[in-house]
Amino acid sequence: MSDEPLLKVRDISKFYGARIGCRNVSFELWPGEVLAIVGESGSGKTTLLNCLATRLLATSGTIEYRMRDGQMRDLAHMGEAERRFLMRTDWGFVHQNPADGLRMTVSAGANVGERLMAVGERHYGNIRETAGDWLRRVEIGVDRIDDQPRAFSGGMRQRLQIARNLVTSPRLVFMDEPTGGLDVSVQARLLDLVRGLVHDLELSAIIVTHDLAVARLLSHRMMVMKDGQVIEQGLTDRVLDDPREAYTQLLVSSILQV
Ligand SMILES: Nc1ncnc2c1ncn2[C@@H]1O[C@H](COP(=O)(O)OP(=O)(O)OP(=O)(O)O)[C@@H](O)[C@H]1O
Repeated sequence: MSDEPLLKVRDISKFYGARIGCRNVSFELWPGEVLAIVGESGSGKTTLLNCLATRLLATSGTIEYRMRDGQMRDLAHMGEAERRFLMRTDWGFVHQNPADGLRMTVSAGANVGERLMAVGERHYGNIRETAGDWLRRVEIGVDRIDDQPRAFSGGMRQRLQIARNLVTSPRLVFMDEPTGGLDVSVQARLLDLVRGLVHDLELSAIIVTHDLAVARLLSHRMMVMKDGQVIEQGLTDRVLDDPREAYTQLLVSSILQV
């Protein structure tokens, strides 16, 4: 791990009019680290994730990102073109609903290839070969390369969305309930796949989930949110095995009783 954080978040708040989305959130994310954001519905997880990924403009606070050249940059002061380039290349965003992160009416190969073209790859043969490699990697048969994602199952679509995001070797991936809409056996396989890829690629990731089992399996560290604020954070095993806040204790015990 590097001795500089990849992301430095200071006092991020987001208000929707008078309604609080999230409030005074601060943390650092380190290279290779996976952070889970957990909490009940409406606690502010998605709002925070969208602020971090610059999909929403925070009301106050700063988010700094360490670029590949080592410079820390304030994301709010980045130009639109630069920010879009960052989103297409150095970052990934995996949506809960794969249809939000895929182009449903172009082929699986093109969905993956498009991201490669965004980083300057122009050679059709190379693009197709790399797309095929990535389909294999996410356990989609290469014979499906010319099929559109609308002909895929939910699990396959989600794996394709992951391939599309990872093909450019991003350093940071945001995931919003990545296994949310899938049935339990499909979820388990997908989680295994994500865990393997995050480890092999030494990715940093921020994963929003309401499922503590997902946090346990994927994350090194977790933050528990309630009413827009982070009420507890720490190493995942510590928070889950020895929760300090009454609310976290309740969350953990309600899961264990299921
Ligand atoms: N576009 C919006 N306009 C107004 N209020 C919003 C908007 N989006 C979210 N909120 C409010 O912000 C608060 C946090 O919502 P958010 O969606 O971030 O929670 P969450 O923890 O991600 O919930 P869930 O798990 O149900 O997705 C809630 O009170 C919600 O009603």
